[in-house]
Amino acid sequence: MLTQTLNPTHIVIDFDSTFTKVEGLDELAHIALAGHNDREAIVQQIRELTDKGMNGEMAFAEGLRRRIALLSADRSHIELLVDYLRTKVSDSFLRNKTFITDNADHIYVVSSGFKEFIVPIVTELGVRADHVFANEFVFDEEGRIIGVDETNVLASDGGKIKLLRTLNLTGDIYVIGDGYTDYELRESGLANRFYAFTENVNRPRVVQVADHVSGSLDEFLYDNKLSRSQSYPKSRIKVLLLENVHPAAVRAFEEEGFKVEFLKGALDEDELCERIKDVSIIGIRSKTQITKRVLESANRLMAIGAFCIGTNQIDLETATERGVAVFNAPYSNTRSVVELAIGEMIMLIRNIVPKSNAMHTGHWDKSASGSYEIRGKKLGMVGYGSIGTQLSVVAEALGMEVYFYDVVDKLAIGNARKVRSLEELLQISDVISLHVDGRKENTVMIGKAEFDLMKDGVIFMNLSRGHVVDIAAMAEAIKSGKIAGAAVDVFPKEPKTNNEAFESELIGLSNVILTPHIGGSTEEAQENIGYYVPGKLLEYINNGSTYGSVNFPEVQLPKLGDSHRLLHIHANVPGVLAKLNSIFAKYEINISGQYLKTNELIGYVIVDISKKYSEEFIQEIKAVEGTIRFRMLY
Ligand SMILES: NC(=O)c1ccc[n+]([C@@H]2O[C@H](COP(=O)([O-])OP(=O)(O)OC[C@H]3O[C@@H](n4cnc5c(N)ncnc54)[C@H](O)[C@@H]3O)[C@@H](O)[C@H]2O)c1
Ligand SMILES: O=C(O)[C@H](O)COP(=O)(O)O
Repeated sequence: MLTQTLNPTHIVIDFDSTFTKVEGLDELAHIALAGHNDREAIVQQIRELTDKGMNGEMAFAEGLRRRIALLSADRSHIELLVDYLRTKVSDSFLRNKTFITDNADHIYVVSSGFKEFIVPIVTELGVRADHVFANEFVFDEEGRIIGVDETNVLASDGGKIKLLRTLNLTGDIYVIGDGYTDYELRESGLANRFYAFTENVNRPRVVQVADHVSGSLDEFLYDNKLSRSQSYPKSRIKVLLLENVHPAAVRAFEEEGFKVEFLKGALDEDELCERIKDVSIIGIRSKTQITKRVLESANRLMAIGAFCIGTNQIDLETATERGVAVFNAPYSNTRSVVELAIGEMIMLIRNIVPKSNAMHTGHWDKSASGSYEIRGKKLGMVGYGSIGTQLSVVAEALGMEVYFYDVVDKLAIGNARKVRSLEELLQISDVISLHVDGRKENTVMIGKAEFDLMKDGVIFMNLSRGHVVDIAAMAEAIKSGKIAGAAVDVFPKEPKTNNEAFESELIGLSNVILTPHIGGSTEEAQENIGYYVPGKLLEYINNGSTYGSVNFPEVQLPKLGDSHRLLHIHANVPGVLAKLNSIFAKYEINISGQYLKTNELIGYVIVDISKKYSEEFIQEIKAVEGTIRFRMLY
C-alpha cells in the first residue's frame, strides 16, 4: 500500500560516497601504500584530486590520470579493498536491499570508479552486474595497475553523459549521487531529476544545483512513494542532545540514521522554543527546563529523554497531553550519589575541609577536637527511594544506625528503621541526608523551623534538588553552629554551563563542601545512562514500546512481524477504542494484534494490521475525535 513500483522509471546511482561511505580509489591508495613513508601525504594528494573532480573544479579525465599515477597498487590490494568496502556500504543502501533486488531491472550504477571493486560490492545488494558501468584498470603481467582502459567512455571528460546516452533508456531517469558529474547528467537533459545524496558527504556546490536533497536512500524512496525499510526516513528525524550527554548516546542515534545535534550546555526557554521547532527527540539532563511554552513550540516532538533520574524539570502533564513520551534513567547514577554521600559525611564529621584548607595555607593543626567516627552515629534520610535504600545498606555496613522518613510507606532494608514524621527524624539524627524527588510540593521543605528542630552540631547534606532547602536559613544555621558541617550538591539556581559564575550564600562558610551538581557525574554512571536512555527512546520510536516511560501508559510490545503497526495516542475519553474498531471493521482491516493501555490523561492503542489498507483508512483513523498523535511503523 501507499507505494508504487519503479517501472517505467530508471534510477542511476553513483558508487563512491553514495553507494558506499568512502571513495574507493582513495582507500585503494591507503591500502597499497601501507608502510610507505609518504603514505599520508600521497593519500592526501589523491583525496584532493578526488574532491576537485567531484566539485567540478578539475577536468575529470585529468584528475583520474593523476590519481592513478600516484597509486602503487596491484590486484592483491584490490582484493583487500573489496573486503574493506563491504564494511563501508552506506547504511541506507544496506537497509533497502530488498528494494534494490526487487527493482534490479531499473537500477544502474554509473561510476567513474572501477568495476574491479564496484561489481563485487553492488551485486551483493542485488544490482545486476550488466547494469554496472565504470572504468577498468590496465594491469601489467605482475598484476600491477599501470593505467586506465582509455577506450571506456567513462575515462574521458563528460564520460557519464556519453555513457548514459548510449544506454538509450526510455522513461524517466532519476540520478542519485554526491558529485558534480552526477548533476551533469541532469544538466545535459538526459536525466529528469538529480538527487544530491548527503548521507556521507555534503558538497555545497552539488547540493546547490540539485533538484532534491536526499539524506539517505530512505528519503529518496519516501519522496517517491517507493517501498522502503523505514516508514518515515530517520535521516529526517532530528535528535537534539543537550547538556553534554555521553558520546554513546550520539553514536546510538547516528548509527540508527537519525540527524543528531549535540550541545555541551543547556538552553534557556527562549532559545529552546526556537531550537525545538523541528526536533522529534530531545535529550536533556537536570538543567534544561521543558516548560509548557517549550512544549507548545515543539510540534514535531515525539519523545523526551531525561539523561538523569529527576524529571521535575519537565512539565510532564503538558507533555502527556501533547502525546510526548518521557523516559529517564532511574537507576544508572544511584550508586554514584550514594558513594559521594558516604565520602562527604566522613569528611564532614572529621572536620577535614577546614583542616585541609589550613594546610594549603601552611597551617598545621593536629587535634582530635570536633572530629568523630561515623560508626554508631544516627543517619536520618528524608526520602527512601532508590538512592535512600542504597545509602541505607552502605551506611549500615559502616556501622551507622539508619533511620528514614518517606511520604510513602516503604519497606525498611536491613536494620533501618522508619520514623513516623519528618520532625521526629530531624530531632534524632546526627547526620541528615535528603533524597527526596524534586516535585513542586517539596519546595523549601527544609527551612528555619526544620533546622531549629535538628540536634546542635548536626551534619546536613543535600544531594537531591536545590529548591528543597531554604539556603538563607541554612547559611544562618551554619553560622550559628547548629550545623557543624554541610555538603550541598544541588542549588536553587545553578549555572547553565561551566562558563557561568556560581553564586550562593553558602560560599566561604566553614566545613561546607560545595559540589557543582556532580552526584551522578561519574564516568560509569554517564556511560550507563548514555546507553540506557537512547535504548528506551529507540524502542519507543522503532517499536512503540513505552516500558519505563515516566508519563505514558507502559506497554512492552512484541517485535513487529510481517505487518504494519498503527500507534494511536488519544485523550482518555470514553468511546475512542469503539470508534477505531468501527473504522477497522468498515475497511475490513485484518488485525493481527491489538493492545490498549490508559492512564488518567491519555489512552495508547497499538494495532498490528496486514499491509493492505488504503490512504482513506489512515485519514479516517487520524480524524477520530480525541486523537492526539498518530503514526505508522513498518
Ligand atoms: N545530585 C545528583 O547528581 C543527583 C543524582 C541523582 C538523583 N538526584 C536526585 O535525587 C532524587 C532521588 O532519587 P531516587 O532515585 O532515590 O528517587 P526515588 O523516586 O526512587 O525516591 C524518592 C523518594 O522520596 C520520597 N519523597 C518524596 N517527597 C518526599 C517528602 N516530602 N518527604 C519524604 N519523602 C519524600 C518518595 O516517596 C520516594 O520514595 C532524584 O529525584 C533527583 O532529584 C540527584
Ligand atoms: O536527577 C539526576 O539524576 C541528577 O540530578 C543528575 O543530574 P545531571 O545529569 O544533570 O547531573
